Amino acid sequence: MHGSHASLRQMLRIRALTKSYRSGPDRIKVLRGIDLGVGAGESVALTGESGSGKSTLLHLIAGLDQPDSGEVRFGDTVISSLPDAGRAAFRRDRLGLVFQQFNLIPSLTVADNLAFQAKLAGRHDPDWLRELTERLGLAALTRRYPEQLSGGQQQRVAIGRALAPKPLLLLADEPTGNLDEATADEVMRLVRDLVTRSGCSFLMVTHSERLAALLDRQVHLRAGLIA
Ligand SMILES: Nc1ncnc2c1ncn2[C@@H]1O[C@H](COP(=O)(O)OP(=O)(O)OP(=O)(O)O)[C@@H](O)[C@H]1O
Repeated sequence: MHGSHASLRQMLRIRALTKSYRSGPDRIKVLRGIDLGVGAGESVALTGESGSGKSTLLHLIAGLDQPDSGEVRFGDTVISSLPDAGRAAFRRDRLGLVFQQFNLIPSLTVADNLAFQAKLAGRHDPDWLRELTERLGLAALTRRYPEQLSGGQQQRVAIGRALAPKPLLLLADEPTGNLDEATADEVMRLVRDLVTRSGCSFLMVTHSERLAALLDRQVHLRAGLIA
């Protein structure tokens, strides 16, 4: 390994991505031509002021929405030009998503929430799930339901669920935004270690310079471009 980012295989490649939203008679151009690559196994923090388009970019990468122009490519798959069903299938099978709201399934136990995504993706690996459960400190809580967990515990379940299928890329939008500073730091370190362990790439939106500094690289969104 040479260590430089240029030498990493580009797992995600974004080219000339634009997106605008209608606002009454006007259109607001949120993304004006984003170019960004993320290497295999690389972890990147995406920062930028409120309203700069971080969530918009994350949604386009996850295929939750489509750009006006430009492309989002994972290897040979151009997710931005797939139809809705194709984007949903790619997201389900190859991406891990963690949002500020934990989005756990209230009627399922911790164990079933953890396994849910991997089973849907046809990528359930009991050994990896056991390791995740232990490393996330959830082994004693597997029979509980989400409402019987603290915020930090719920967030750890959401992270485990997203990593259980061994995604190509873990995408996180302010994953620790609802947690106090000490808990946020602890959860972030755990995520970083688990991402390293699973070998996936990691892209995280955050407002926190402190958390951003924990990742390999920081990119900043300003005026619709990566500064
Ligand atoms: N569905 C939508 N329709 C219209 N405008 C939208 C829509 N989604 C986002 N916007 C606008 O696009 C801009 C970028 O929003 P986005 O949520 O991507 O920013 P952000 O950087 O993630 O902000 P924050 O840090 O506050 O979460 C904002 O001006 C927002 O009002």
